[in-house]
Amino acid sequence: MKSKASAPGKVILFGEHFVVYGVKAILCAINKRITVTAEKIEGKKISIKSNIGNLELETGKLISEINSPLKPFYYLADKMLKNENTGIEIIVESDIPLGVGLGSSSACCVAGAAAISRLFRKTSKEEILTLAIEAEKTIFKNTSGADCTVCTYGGIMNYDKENGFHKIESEPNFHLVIANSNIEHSTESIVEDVREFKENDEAGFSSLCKKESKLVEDVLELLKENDIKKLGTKIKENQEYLETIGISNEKLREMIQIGQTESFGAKITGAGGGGCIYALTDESNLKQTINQFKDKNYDCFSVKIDFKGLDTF
Ligand SMILES: Nc1ncnc2c1ncn2[C@@H]1O[C@H](COP(=O)(O)OP(=O)(O)OP(=O)(O)O)[C@@H](O)[C@H]1O
Ligand SMILES: C[C@@](O)(CCO)CC(=O)[O-]
Repeated sequence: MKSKASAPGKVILFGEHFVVYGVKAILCAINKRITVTAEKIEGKKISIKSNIGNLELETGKLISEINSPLKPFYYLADKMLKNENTGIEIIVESDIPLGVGLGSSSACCVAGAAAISRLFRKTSKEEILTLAIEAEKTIFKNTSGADCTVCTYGGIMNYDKENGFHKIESEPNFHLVIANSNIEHSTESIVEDVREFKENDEAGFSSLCKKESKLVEDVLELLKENDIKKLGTKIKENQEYLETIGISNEKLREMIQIGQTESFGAKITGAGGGGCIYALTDESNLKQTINQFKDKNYDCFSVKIDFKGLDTF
């Protein structure tokens, strides 16, 4: 019997990095997905096949001894195989570019947790989210949990570490244009750089956290009113805070400049250091914004909000 699940990627609209320190962030799931198929196989082994490589190992290995980006899948399979006499084969199919801020790792962990656990029993979304966050911690110890949460439940939501998520019910009528710098990042190392920034300037970082919290509360009101122009000014403000904590660079600044020519506002999304930026548009400036990027040969596409989240087959 095969068990299959898919989960969407995500865009962090506001609050990346600050969310790791307890500030509320606003995120949405996007219509790009990772699909994981799991199947029991003979022998006590775990076999993982993906477009980024393959891994085949016996069960029962220590996670700390596995040096592979496919480790989260091994973790999930090995956990499920305790006291079982079989193995698992896992196949990963992805249309989310890796390491560019669109939540490929969380989509892998959520779809992987669902497909693998459901080989043994029906698991709830809550259980799957817990498993997914545990799996993500094998590659990124300090995850805030925000990405896995939005990949599980879909839609647009606010999230903070203490209170979890709250879905935003109004369906905003905006389009997001994503442009990719094609510079891969490791989320873990950029989060580590921000921790160093914080340790060198605790007072400055705490003041930025307060400003970001206020900004997110303002944005929640603007989303209710669907005030897209004012949302654009908040995007620019949030980008300034991200510049201050040092996760931007020349290339990203150039892309933000291009994105802002026609859109309401543009900023980094996700860890930064490379990866993607998004520009906020509506019907009036969507095409023009895409053309601005295309004219300068940037890899660019528009995404819609995914309201489904995790899907199991
Ligand atoms: N197609 C894939 N097959 C297997 N593993 C993948 C795949 N795509 C992503 N991953 C996992 O996700 C990791 C990349 O995660 P990382 O957090 O660095 O980037 P991201 O999730 O794309 O960006 P962000 O966290 O900023 O949204 C890979 O090292 C691997 O563990
Ligand atoms: C940078 C960060 O805020 C988002 C990465 O997509 C890290 C996290 O929330 O775990």
